Amino acid sequence: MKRHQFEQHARHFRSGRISLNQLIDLVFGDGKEVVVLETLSEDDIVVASVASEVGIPALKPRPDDAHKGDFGRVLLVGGSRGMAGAISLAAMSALRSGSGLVTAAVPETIAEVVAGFDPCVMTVPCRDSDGHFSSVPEDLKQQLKVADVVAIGPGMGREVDRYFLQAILELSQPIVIDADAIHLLAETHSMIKNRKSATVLTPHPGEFSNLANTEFSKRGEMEAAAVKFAADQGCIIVLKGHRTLVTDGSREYRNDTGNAGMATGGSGDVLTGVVTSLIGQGYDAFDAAVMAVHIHGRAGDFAAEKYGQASMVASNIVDSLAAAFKSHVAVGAEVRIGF
Ligand SMILES: NC(=O)C1=CN([C@@H]2O[C@H](COP(=O)(O)OP(=O)(O)OC[C@H]3O[C@@H](n4cnc5c(N)ncnc54)[C@H](O)[C@@H]3O)[C@@H](O)[C@H]2O)[C@@H](O)CC1
Ligand SMILES: Nc1ncnc2c1ncn2[C@@H]1O[C@H](COP(=O)(O)OP(=O)(O)O)[C@@H](O)[C@H]1O
Repeated sequence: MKRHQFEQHARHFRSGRISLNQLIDLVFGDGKEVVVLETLSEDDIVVASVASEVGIPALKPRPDDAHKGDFGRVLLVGGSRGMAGAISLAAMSALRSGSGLVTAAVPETIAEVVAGFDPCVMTVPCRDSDGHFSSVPEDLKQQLKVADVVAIGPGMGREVDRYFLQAILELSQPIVIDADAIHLLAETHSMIKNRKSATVLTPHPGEFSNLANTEFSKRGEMEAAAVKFAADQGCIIVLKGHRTLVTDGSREYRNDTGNAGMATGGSGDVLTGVVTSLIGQGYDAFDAAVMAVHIHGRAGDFAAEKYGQASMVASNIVDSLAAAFKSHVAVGAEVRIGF
């Protein structure tokens, strides 16, 4: 919101033309449940809280003397011949979510294509077999050691050596598992329970059904199974769809941003980039998942405003991340409105 608009709303509030709740709706958007904590003086500062069971944190400020190494080394592993776009969308999204250094480890067949999408993304070309990862190459082993967070899955396909996923599961850093890597996890019955750092899984309903080895007839049943899965496996599940659920087995957050225009190929790959980036920047993994889902949905809403739900595509969501991050407001926090 522009300063002069804010000042006009503030004047209207002071003169009694609009109520506090109307002011807060104008400043923060409609539909937020607001609890007034304290009114310090009639024309100075109002302290209010936007209520929510699970809060969405504010963005951390970037120190003036920051350098790129301060915002996490993100490594995204995925892609295959025919699906270079998925891993590229994830990498471009991680960069637009604040990461300092983003590297995509991809089969060498598609490395040039991935590098060509965005000059800011670094690539590690990995030896491949017919356009898919084969074994874990030396170059990748080095990158895996230095990364602050690793995501695996977008566009990877399922024709991948099982030890490839196993090598990622054995890492001591937080990891994000998405798309085909979730199917591989289900097929290989690999263990995530004993991992020493955070594990975030971002399944859509098809992937979660495979993971839980169950056909669900109702969304509610699937959500209950996701909460149990997260509790049993000690992980965070982001069960995507309309009103995405984020759960760690004890907490549950249901997202209220986003729209049906996001039902377009690659939208989920964008989310993987955002959540991985936020974890790399040091946010707690559950907070990162909640923030990522909320901001990703807001970016989808901005994209829908600009292009319409029918015509918007996942790369429009990547471009709209800037507006979503710029306008991000913490939810559940105390909010000070100063005049
Ligand atoms: N440009 C690209 O390179 C793209 C690559 N993609 C990659 O394509 C690979 C395969 O992913 P897919 O998701 O297409 O295939 P999957 O085989 O994982 O899942 C597809 C099936 O899941 C079910 N499903 C998905 N969303 C659902 C929902 N909201 N409600 C109910 N059922 C749902 C449906 O039965 C659907 O046919 C992944 O590696 C993914 O990253 C896709 O993200 C599309 C874009
Ligand atoms: N109707 C909808 N309302 C809100 N968000 C949606 C809707 N449809 C899809 N999305 C969001 O778009 C993303 C789709 O992810 P996914 O199914 O993994 O797609 P892909 O594999 O093509 O990347 C998820 O984050 C999901 O929550």
